Amino acid sequence: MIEFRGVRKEFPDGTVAVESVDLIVPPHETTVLVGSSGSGKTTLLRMVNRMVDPTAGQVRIDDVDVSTLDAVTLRRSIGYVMQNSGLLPHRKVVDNIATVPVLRGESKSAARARALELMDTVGLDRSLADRYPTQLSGGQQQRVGVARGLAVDPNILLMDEPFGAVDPIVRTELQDELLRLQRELGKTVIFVTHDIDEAFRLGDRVVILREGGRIVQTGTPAEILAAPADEFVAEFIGADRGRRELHVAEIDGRRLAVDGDGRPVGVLAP
Ligand SMILES: Nc1ncnc2c1ncn2[C@@H]1O[C@H](COP(=O)(O)OP(=O)(O)OP(=O)(O)O)[C@@H](O)[C@H]1O
Repeated sequence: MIEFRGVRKEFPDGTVAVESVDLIVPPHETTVLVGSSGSGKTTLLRMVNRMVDPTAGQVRIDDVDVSTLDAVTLRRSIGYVMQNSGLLPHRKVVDNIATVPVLRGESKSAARARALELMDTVGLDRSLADRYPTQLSGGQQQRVGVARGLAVDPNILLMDEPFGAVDPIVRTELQDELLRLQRELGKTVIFVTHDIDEAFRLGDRVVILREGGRIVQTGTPAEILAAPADEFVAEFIGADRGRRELHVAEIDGRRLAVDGDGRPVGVLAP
């Protein structure tokens, strides 16, 4: 379990990215932090592995205050996947995946063998192992990023808009892959996005943030959809525009579900 207790972050230039956050992130689930740009999502995420230290309050992992842990050791024990994959351009795919295990003292051959297994895990063909990141598609690069995040077999995986830079079809594929992986691995995942549809698709729990890291609602997607906490949430999730309201339309004897704009979203089972 990860716990944010009265966490605040004020940067040296006076910007208050996070005013005061209390949040419990349950283990073995995906918790999605969603909010518009500048709502403090990345700052909160980076406090877990001490890439950012809070100005006040505590982040606790399994009841240990992370500020009492060595920052480098902590960082290398937690998976981190970022937008644009963050791969090292001059290293082959297999070596990118093996980077942190080697830094932690694993032999190069063992780390490479495990990296190849991880390529299978994230759905990458092993024939890509000796390529350089620029020789891969955007979606493949993101898969390498996920494999690298999993390379130290972390209990915690932090994902910062990992699928933000790929086209919608690849994005859906990567989301499907993450859902499959998570069913198998059951990591404690914190996933940051500004896309509410992605949040509802991936999150066991969704945390909706406003500026200053203000939490406006936490719940399962169903709870949030059924009862948006306020007008901001209703607008954010599209409930106010009727986007989330589905109606039944009958066409050629089939019953279709259509959204607020009249667009078909599915067929009702007979
Ligand atoms: N190093 C820094 N120094 C000063 N201000 C910062 C720093 N890092 C972030 N901020 C500010 O803190 C606020 C929160 O930033 P953060 O990156 O956490 O938001 P975010 O919700 O992840 O946004 P985005 O979706 O755009 O990445 C913003 O106003 C940002 O400009």
